[in-house]
Amino acid sequence: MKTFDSLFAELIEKARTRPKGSGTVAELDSGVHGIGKKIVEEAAEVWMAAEFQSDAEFAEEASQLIYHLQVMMLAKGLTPEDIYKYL
Ligand SMILES: N=c1c2ncn([C@@H]3O[C@H](COP(=O)(O)OP(=O)(O)OP(=O)(O)O)[C@@H](O)[C@H]3O)c2ncn1[C@@H]1O[C@H](COP(=O)(O)O)[C@@H](O)[C@H]1O
Repeated sequence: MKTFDSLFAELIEKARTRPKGSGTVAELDSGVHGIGKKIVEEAAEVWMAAEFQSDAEFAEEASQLIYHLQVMMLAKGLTPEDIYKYL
């Protein structure tokens, strides 16, 4: 099972090797503005799922929000440690 850290390590590798067909590479190429829009969109979906949908749907939306946050961390050059120190 993937964790926050193992997904982040996978995304670092995607950014480094830029494989064809990678959604992560495409999202990184959309820049902070494009990634920010995905974060806002997914945050709204997390809220809607929590309020109106099943726990499984909420968990899925939450995973997507975490993914887009990680892409933004990559775009900004931040590591999980940069985030953890504020938890
Ligand atoms: N965990 C994720 C993940 N979560 C969300 N997403 C992306 O976010 C989108 C969210 O889906 P939605 O249905 O909410 O949005 P949508 O508007 O229908 O989708 P789009 O039209 O925006 O693509 C998905 O289409 C994916 O593009 C993810 N993309 C990739 N990963 C993981 O990231 C890793 C690298 O992926 P690639 O870079 O694509 O190889 C792999 O382990 C993937 O499992």
